[in-house]
Amino acid sequence: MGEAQHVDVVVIGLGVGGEEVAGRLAESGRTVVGVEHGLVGGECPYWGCVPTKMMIRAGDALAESRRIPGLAGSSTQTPDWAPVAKRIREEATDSWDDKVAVDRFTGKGGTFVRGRATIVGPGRVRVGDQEYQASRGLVIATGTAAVVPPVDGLAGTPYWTNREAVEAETLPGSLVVLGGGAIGLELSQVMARFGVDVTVIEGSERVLAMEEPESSETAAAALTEDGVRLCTGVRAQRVGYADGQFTVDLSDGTSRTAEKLLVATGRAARLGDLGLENVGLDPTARFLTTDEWMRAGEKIWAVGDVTGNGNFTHMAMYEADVAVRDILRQGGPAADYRARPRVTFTDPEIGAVGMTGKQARDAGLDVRVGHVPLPQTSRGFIHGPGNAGFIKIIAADGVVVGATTAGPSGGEMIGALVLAVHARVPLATLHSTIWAYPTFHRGIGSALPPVS
Ligand SMILES: Cc1cc2nc3c(=O)[nH]c(=O)nc-3n(C[C@H](O)[C@H](O)[C@H](O)COP(=O)(O)OP(=O)(O)OC[C@H]3O[C@@H](n4cnc5c(N)ncnc54)[C@H](O)[C@@H]3O)c2cc1C
Ligand SMILES: NC(=O)c1ccc[n+]([C@@H]2O[C@H](COP(=O)([O-])OP(=O)(O)OC[C@H]3O[C@@H](n4cnc5c(N)ncnc54)[C@H](O)[C@@H]3O)[C@@H](O)[C@H]2O)c1
Repeated sequence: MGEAQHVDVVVIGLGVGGEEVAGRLAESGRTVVGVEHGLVGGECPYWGCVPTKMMIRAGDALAESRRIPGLAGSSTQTPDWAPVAKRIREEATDSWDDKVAVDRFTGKGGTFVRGRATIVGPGRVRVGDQEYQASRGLVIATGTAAVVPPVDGLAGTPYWTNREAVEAETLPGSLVVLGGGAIGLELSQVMARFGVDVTVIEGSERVLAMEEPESSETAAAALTEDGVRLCTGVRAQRVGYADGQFTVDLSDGTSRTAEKLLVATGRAARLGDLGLENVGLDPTARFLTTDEWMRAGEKIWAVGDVTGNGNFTHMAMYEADVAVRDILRQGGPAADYRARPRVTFTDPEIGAVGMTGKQARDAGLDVRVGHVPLPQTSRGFIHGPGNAGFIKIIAADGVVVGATTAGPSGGEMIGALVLAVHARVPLATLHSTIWAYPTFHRGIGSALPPVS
């Protein structure tokens, strides 16, 4: 072991959050070492948001063309996965090569180290044979990995996670998906639209179980229309694999077979082998708990999925900004999670912000709820086929505390309500707002609960 290299900050993990922190600190003139054992950019550009949204764009194009009869003549499609796989390989991921991202970071003045980092003491990190001593501190941005549930027989099979699904050059004839959350639903709908026979196994009584019940109903109806079989309230009890076929035995006594099995049962932080015990943090914790400045301990910050505050790229970027300002002692607003947005990119898209009605009631708030089905709005009526969706607004104490916007532009519609929650815009002000006609977002005006 040579001499430790002295720097200002070491950032462990250069996914979305870590890359943002490390890049900004380097640009500000700090000496920064960024350590990444996988690809700089992390899950989002290589196996997450970007490639899956390219898949969804393709699936949505097919679905939209199938809506031409009755609207604009006739149409025929010949779905082909090859252009989707090509876009993912060439445009999204550079064949899973991060040279551009590495150059972007070093171009800002950062020092890049490829390898697995372990914390060996306060401010001290080891990567291979080299140690780094950070005077200002450490930033942990190590993200999450797919959770593989302890189902009998599963571990020894060639199951897919999101990574194999994104890397697939060809699609299987049939697919069983474990988990009806964001990943399960987005990928199931795409694959079904490309002709894959898809079955989703969801342990809860409804898909998208953390969202409004209407979101679950809307997503379930859309996927069923696309030919996806949804099995809710059942769990996989045993998985077998023989002759190129998976067999999944379910808790209701039935079983399903398919060519591929996708595990989409959530994600967990990887804290066990980081050396957290060497700085007084708990390596057995589910996530790294932080204060409102993303401080996880003495001279230790944590940002992104590893904090458990919402597995979303925009949350990783948000927390990165808070941590950077704290590290640079710049001040500004601390982290505030009231207006956390999320979008499930099914068709219809399901945008949401803040609390659901149940969460607001459980928090003891005096809740008022407004709701409008999208087909009953002017734009929904005009849109016709593909207009499923709704807008639901949860208000308390004269402000919006949560909302859901499901529809063809559900992820775009939620923007106005994210601002309303964030800025605590009075309900009365929202009621006097002019919403352009005939937009989908004009439905917000109809969905607003009364002021009192
Ligand atoms: C299929 C899928 C679709 C998604 N779609 C969306 C979406 O549409 N919108 C959205 O907002 N979010 C989406 N997400 C979530 C989004 O990808 C994550 O929230 C985001 O990547 C989190 O960024 P991060 O920096 O916290 O972690 P990550 O991106 O996971 O990066 C962490 C990095 O740390 C590295 N690392 C870990 N341990 C070490 C170590 N000891 N030493 C060195 N390096 C280490 C890892 O290799 C990794 O590159 C999706 C996720 C998936 C899986
Ligand atoms: N559009 C987006 O922003 C987007 C898209 C994909 C993923 N993500 C992020 O990635 C994270 C992970 O996605 P995910 O879909 O894997 O997780 P998730 O937590 O959203 O959903 C997992 C689902 O699997 C179910 N489940 C768990 N164990 C099970 C079992 N043994 N059998 C059957 N069902 C089981 C759960 O009840 C849950 O409904 C999400 O939390 C989300 O934040 C975001």
